[in-house]
Amino acid sequence: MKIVVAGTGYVGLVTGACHSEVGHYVTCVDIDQSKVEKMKKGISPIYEPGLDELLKKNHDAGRLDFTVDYKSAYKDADVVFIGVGTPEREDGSANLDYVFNVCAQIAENVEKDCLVVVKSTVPIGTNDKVEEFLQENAKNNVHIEVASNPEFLAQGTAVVDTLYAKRIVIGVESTNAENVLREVYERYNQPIVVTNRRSAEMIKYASNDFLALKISFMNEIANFCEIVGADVEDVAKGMSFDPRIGDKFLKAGIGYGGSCFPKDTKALHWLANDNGYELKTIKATIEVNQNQKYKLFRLAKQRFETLKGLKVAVLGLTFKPGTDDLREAPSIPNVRRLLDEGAEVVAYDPVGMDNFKRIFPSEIKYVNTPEETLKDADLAFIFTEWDEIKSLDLSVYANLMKTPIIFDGRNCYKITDTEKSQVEYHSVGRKAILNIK
Ligand SMILES: NC(=O)C1=CN([C@@H]2O[C@H](COP(=O)(O)OP(=O)(O)OC[C@H]3O[C@@H](n4cnc5c(N)ncnc54)[C@H](O)[C@@H]3O)[C@@H](O)[C@H]2O)C=CC1
Ligand SMILES: O=C(O)[C@H]1O[C@H](OP(=O)(O)OP(=O)(O)OC[C@H]2O[C@@H](n3ccc(=O)[nH]c3=O)[C@H](O)[C@@H]2O)[C@H](O)[C@@H](O)[C@@H]1O
Repeated sequence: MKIVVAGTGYVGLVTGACHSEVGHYVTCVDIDQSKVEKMKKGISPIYEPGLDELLKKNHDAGRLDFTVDYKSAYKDADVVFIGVGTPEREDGSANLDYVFNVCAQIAENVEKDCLVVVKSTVPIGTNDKVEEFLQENAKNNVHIEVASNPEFLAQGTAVVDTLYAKRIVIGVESTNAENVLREVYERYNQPIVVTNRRSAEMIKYASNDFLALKISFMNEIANFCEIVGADVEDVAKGMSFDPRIGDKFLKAGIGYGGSCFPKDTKALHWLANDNGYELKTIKATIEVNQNQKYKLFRLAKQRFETLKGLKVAVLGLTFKPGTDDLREAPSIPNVRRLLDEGAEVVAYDPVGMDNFKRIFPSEIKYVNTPEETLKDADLAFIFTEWDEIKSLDLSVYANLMKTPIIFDGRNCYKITDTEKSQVEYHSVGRKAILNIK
């Protein structure tokens, strides 16, 4: 079976690498020549633990190849996975241009019957349109079927999430499509949920939006905890023992970011509206997240009469630890607002600084350690809970900062530890600690 994967981002590349790891022959196609050159050398263009090793091992074994030559790749493919981006349009709807560009390339070049599998997150009904498009536009006399196979990996754990996935969702309209995908996934030994294409598309959005809802719910509870004197970390712990609630995604903070929750909540909300229905819970999820993002910035503005001329240490830039991805990272709009206020920003992130430099090349100063960031700072923001940051002793803030005032957007420190420290500490859903020397 010849498998081709279109798009070598977080989803496409990890999918291709893992399919080859379980023994399939895979060709990964991208339009970005520089990415392809890198991958051919066994270097991953994205930061994802374990990926470099998989690329090198399977490329050397002749099971995994990379190319920009989509014509040859699609010509004799048995299965083509589409893993290109489906970013947000200005109105919140999903932009399907990249998906249909790939479809046009497949239709133009495919010379034998094949199964096209949509892995990208796409609005309900898209797979039907993709199949219609391919059948209408196929240049050669071939039979092309389409299946939905949404992806559930999270960045930073993408390889493990794929090799040991909790479930594989397959949305099909024919036994042949089901059989082909069962053959692809046979070697993974994971539970397979088979449904129709529209339900599979909905499973993806419903899963992401439910997780986003859980976070926004906890953030609202956190905000209310502050008002009534409860502690959200204890509240989450107390809730988590109930298996109906579970112990995941109860972490309050400055809101969810990343390339998916923000866009997938908006896309489903948009789609519902377009169908004459309002998803009220999703609307609230989006609104809460939007507000939560600036929560600590607003507090800092209140705390200091002005932020103008103050030295602000920023610890953590990526949307979460374990990734170099900055898409929808709360650090970006917060840094922008700090700069608008005239603050002097010094930032540190273990892997995200190169990408951040593309957005703020010279407006802020970048340093190589958390300690350098904190030196002589008037206040500090924590935007990402990297281990390097969480493990910094509170005495480091107290000793290095001009005034050790911390705004922790990820609740990195235990309140009991901050109580014993010499810092002023503001976090989310917990009491403020005012122990400054
Ligand atoms: N990033 C994530 O953790 C997850 C993403 N998804 C979904 O998967 C899809 C892909 O997301 P990412 O991997 O993050 O995207 P990405 O933006 O990291 O990568 C997309 C890749 O597709 C390439 N590309 C664009 N047009 C192409 C074409 N015609 N032929 C070949 N390659 C082409 C781009 O050069 C780029 O390398 C999206 O729909 C996303 O919602 C789903 C689950 C997890
Ligand atoms: O469709 C997608 O792209 C993926 O989106 C998320 O994965 P990801 O965006 O990589 O990261 P998460 O670990 O889910 O975190 C997303 C955001 O939520 C925040 N978060 C997460 C958990 C929590 O308890 N609280 C919280 O604020 C994180 O800080 C981060 O900003 C989902 O977890 C994946 O299952 C899904 O496949």
